[in-house]
Amino acid sequence: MSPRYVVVGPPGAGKTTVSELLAARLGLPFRDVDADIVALAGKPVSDIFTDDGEPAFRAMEEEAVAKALVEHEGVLALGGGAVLSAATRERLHEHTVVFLNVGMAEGVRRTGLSSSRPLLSGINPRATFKALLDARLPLYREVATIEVLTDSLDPEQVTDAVIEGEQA
Ligand SMILES: Nc1ncnc2c1ncn2[C@@H]1O[C@H](COP(=O)(O)OP(=O)(O)OP(=O)(O)O)[C@@H](O)[C@H]1O
Ligand SMILES: O=C(O)C1=C[C@@H](O)[C@@H](O)[C@H](O)C1
Ligand SMILES: [Mg+2]
Repeated sequence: MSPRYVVVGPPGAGKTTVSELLAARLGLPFRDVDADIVALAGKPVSDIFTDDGEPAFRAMEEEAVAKALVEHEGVLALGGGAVLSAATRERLHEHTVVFLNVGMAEGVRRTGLSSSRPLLSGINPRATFKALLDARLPLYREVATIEVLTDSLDPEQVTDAVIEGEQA
């Protein structure tokens, strides 16, 4: 048992949006590991960061990803920082992994001022987003089997590109 697609990428890349579309298009179930963690913790991600700290969130995330990878047969969206875990990257090597990429300007525009993304809620979201992209690009690419740059595509076009990308 294995997900048909695992979707990774930075905040605002469209992992949740595109994974739902991809799942609907293929008639498969959709699952989002951020939602699994929220259900397990009984509180929003932002509260987990505030109450328990990022390391506690990352530990929960590593476990939630491992569980979803063995349980889920549809489209699985991971949290933006899931690839920071070496154990998770190792687990992803056996899977079809879609990297939805987004540049800084568009990523900041899409994530806006939402306080639900604790890592981007500081005083300089542009600089934070840029640092996050620089640190994580090699990690997303290490695990990806398909990469789609989403900046100038709408979610339906990104979904098409994923399906075509795999056939290419
Ligand atoms: N290709 C796209 N073009 C324009 N807007 C998009 C696109 N993809 C997603 N969006 C919008 O950007 C916002 C963020 O999308 P989404 O929540 O799917 O990102 P995410 O990658 O799941 O982020 P996170 O890592 O925070 O969970 C949403 O408002 C969504 O409607
Ligand atoms: O990019 C990140 O590190 C995060 C992205 C979100 O999906 C959540 O998992 C959380 O806000 C952390
Ligand atoms: Mg999401």
